[in-house]
Amino acid sequence: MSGAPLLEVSGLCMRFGGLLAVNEVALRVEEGQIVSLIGPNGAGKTTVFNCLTGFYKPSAGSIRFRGEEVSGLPGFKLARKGMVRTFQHVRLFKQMSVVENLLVAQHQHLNTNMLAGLFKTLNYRRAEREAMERAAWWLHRLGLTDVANRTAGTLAYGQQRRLEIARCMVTRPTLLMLDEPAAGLNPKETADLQELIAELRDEQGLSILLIEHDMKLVMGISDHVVVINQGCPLADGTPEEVRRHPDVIKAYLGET
Ligand SMILES: Nc1ncnc2c1ncn2[C@@H]1O[C@H](COP(=O)(O)OP(=O)(O)OP(=O)(O)O)[C@@H](O)[C@H]1O
Repeated sequence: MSGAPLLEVSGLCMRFGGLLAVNEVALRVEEGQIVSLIGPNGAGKTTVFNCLTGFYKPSAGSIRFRGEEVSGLPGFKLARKGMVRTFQHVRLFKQMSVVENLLVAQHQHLNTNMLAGLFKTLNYRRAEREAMERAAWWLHRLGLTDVANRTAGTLAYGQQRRLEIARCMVTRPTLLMLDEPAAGLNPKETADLQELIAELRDEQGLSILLIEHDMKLVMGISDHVVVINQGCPLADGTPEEVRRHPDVIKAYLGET
């Protein structure tokens, strides 16, 4: 290991016309850590994610992944480097089957070209077989094998959420970014999700950056919590430190 954090963000700013939606946000994720980004509604969390994952080009700031500056790179390049995300609202290929969703996700990672595909070279067939095996492995791991051939849009909401995570995992990420993964889940599904996130970290050596409103989940799972409010950094520390921070209490109570 180089000693650099896996992800190091500093001075991140994102301006939409006259609105400074993200103002000098900093955060870091060390390898194997679960870090949560929290804040009241409209605080700028998703905008930070959109900057980190190439959906927006930040107005200012630095985003370093494994020590390399990646700010402004498009999402597919970031995904190839190992940074992948889910979305606040489920975004699956709803007309495709569950397993097809996992195969499409791997396609951009397959080390093959069009000619190889046309002539079905040995390499191409091996890559296809491996993609299928990986899809099957993750379907099993996330309890989706029974619905592998169902159209993704017909799955129960909790299953769609798990499929989104599977779709990230088949690309073998280093950093998984989850945008409100518990939104719309019932308490049992949320508890299962919490267990799953911890297991992914432990089994796959994954690092996780989480945006989440469910404080029980955040406080129960995070190594580190970063709080932003109205686009600006507010607090940063262990769950315990953040929970007691007077500015955090004020920001959350002031919201209601
Ligand atoms: N594409 C955009 N154009 C203009 N303003 C935007 C855009 N995206 C976000 N904003 C604004 O930036 C601010 C931060 O929004 P953002 O969605 O990042 O907050 P959030 O913390 O993720 O909120 P929530 O918890 O409600 O999802 C809001 O004022 C929002 O209206």
